[in-house]
Amino acid sequence: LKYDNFEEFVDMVEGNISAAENYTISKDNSDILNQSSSAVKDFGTFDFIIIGAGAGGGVLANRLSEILEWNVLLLEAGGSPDDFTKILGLSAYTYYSTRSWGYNVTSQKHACLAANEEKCIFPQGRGLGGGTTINGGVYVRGHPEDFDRWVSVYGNPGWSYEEVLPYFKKSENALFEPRDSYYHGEGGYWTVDQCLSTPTVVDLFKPLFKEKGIDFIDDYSGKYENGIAQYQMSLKGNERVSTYSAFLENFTSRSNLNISLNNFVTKIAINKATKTAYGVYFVKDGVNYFAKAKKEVIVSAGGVNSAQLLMLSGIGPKKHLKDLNIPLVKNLPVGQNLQDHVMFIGLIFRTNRIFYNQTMAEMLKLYEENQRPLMTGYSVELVSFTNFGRNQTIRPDIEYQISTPPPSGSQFEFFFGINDSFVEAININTSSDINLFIYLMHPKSRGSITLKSNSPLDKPLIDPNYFAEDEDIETLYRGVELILSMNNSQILKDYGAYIVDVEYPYCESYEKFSKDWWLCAIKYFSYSTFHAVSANRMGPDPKTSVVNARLQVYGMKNLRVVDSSVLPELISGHITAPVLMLAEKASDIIKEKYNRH
Ligand SMILES: Cc1cc2nc3c(=O)[nH]c(=O)nc-3n(C[C@H](O)[C@H](O)[C@H](O)COP(=O)(O)OP(=O)(O)OC[C@H]3O[C@@H](n4cnc5c(N)ncnc54)[C@H](O)[C@@H]3O)c2cc1C
Repeated sequence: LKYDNFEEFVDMVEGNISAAENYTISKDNSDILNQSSSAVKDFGTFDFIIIGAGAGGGVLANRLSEILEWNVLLLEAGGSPDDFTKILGLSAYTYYSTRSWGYNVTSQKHACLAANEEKCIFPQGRGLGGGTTINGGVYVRGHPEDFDRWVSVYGNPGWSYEEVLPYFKKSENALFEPRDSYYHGEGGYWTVDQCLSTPTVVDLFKPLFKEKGIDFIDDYSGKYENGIAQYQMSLKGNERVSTYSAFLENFTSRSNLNISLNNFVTKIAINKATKTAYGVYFVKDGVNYFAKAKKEVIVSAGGVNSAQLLMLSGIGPKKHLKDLNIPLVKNLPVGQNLQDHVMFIGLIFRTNRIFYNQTMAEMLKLYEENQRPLMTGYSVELVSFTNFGRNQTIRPDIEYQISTPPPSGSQFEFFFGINDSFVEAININTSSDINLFIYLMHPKSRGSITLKSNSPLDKPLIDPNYFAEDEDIETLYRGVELILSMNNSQILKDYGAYIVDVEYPYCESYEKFSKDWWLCAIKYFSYSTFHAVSANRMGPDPKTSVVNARLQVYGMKNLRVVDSSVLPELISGHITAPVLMLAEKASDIIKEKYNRH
């Protein structure tokens, strides 16, 4: 970071925090879609047009432009990342800025009940790097079984763990130790490292989990994922690694890589007779443009917006498009099968230790001196991927994320959009409490992305349909039960630690710590993790899938989707690493097609 002095750096950070706190999320997309006339200007002809510079699009743009005679256009709706986005621990403030699409889920019946109008916030990245510029930076690939299921359950040849492992390794520059080199890449563009954890937190939780048969493992991206471990992070030094910093920033001198910012793509141009994609329409600074694609249009607009764009272009469920007066090009289940990892955020350990009592200025000083990535409000110390049967060959049921310091009451309110009565009930002590977020790894419930209207001005409707299947809340409760069974451990007593019996409003009629009380708490304090996947899932049957195993849209020519929306289902972890892998493999699939592998 290039600042003349520390005060200037602090000013930059405080300015961003204050701007976030005063930011009003716009109700629609008018902040970036402000056409001044209906005339359409020609933007030129390219071999490939990639829509969206996020995790998928950033990798693709780099790899395809390695072929110097291919002219690649990367169109991104947002702008460039800035220094504030490099500070992982402050990422939640970026949700309240133009760096995010500012979405919420639709009112939920069984989850998000403590959120205003029962609508959890659902930020998605906007700008170079997409989600990788605003996310938590946690690096998790998932369990080998996840990818084997892409083949055995979902019928996608070529995507088993053994087949995708080389692509995970290709991007990677693993720095943490110890690690198993069979599973890790070195010298790739994407640096993966670990943060310094707070030793007392590690000393508390390692033996506590061990008592339950959950061992500490050095490397959950190695042979085994299940266990308690330190998080691996997308981190270089103290700074975030994004697809912008890793795959784009150092490649702008390639004359065949054209990156254009602040372009909102509103429609894919399709020859309806031949069902061939041949270009895109977009709006940039109020002006309408058309760009032509000679080879392919690749949609990498992310877990939500790819479905939105396909539907606006006439590719989607026939009835839904008819209801909105969108002429049908191809009837496909676009927007169906949406999944997100829902998490319970109401489990808090209170202790008699002081884990953390630094001021923001002190934390920023450490950050600037490259001692520790700034962590506040959303910090990750340890993770446990836990399989109830303690079987390493089976994917985990639950992810436990152990964090200090927990978000303060006002941060809970701000980051999660939680209403006041709950914030008061939680009554967090940020220096001595430890937050344990519990993620449901494999929800059975399926939601949807639909359009509100046929206009790109309207934000899409995101309904993850959390806990529609009873089994999901039961599994999450089993995750809570496992932690409750630690409550009498001597290890906890040594720390004066116990699980807080929060005075949850609306759950008072249940006996505290009874199953019904926890189920009530889960419904109120369950939250989105913003891991939108599967709305355009990959599979063999166009009745239930949108793209084939080569990521081509069914029934269409020259049109692919390469992003999180094609994942057949949620993996056992976070989403960036699998999307990097997916885009690496997609680049090879495309190069093979044109004999340029
Ligand atoms: C707040 C948050 C926290 C997360 N935390 C983690 C984490 O800690 N670890 C992890 O592994 N994963 C995390 N994720 C998930 C991960 O970041 C995403 O799953 C991943 O970025 C998805 O990649 P993608 O390529 O599908 O889409 P994105 O990365 O979202 O990229 C899509 C891009 O397309 C652009 N775009 C969209 N529509 C248009 C349009 N019409 N025209 C032009 N451009 C368009 C967007 O602006 C965006 O830049 C998090 C996500 C969020 C939002």
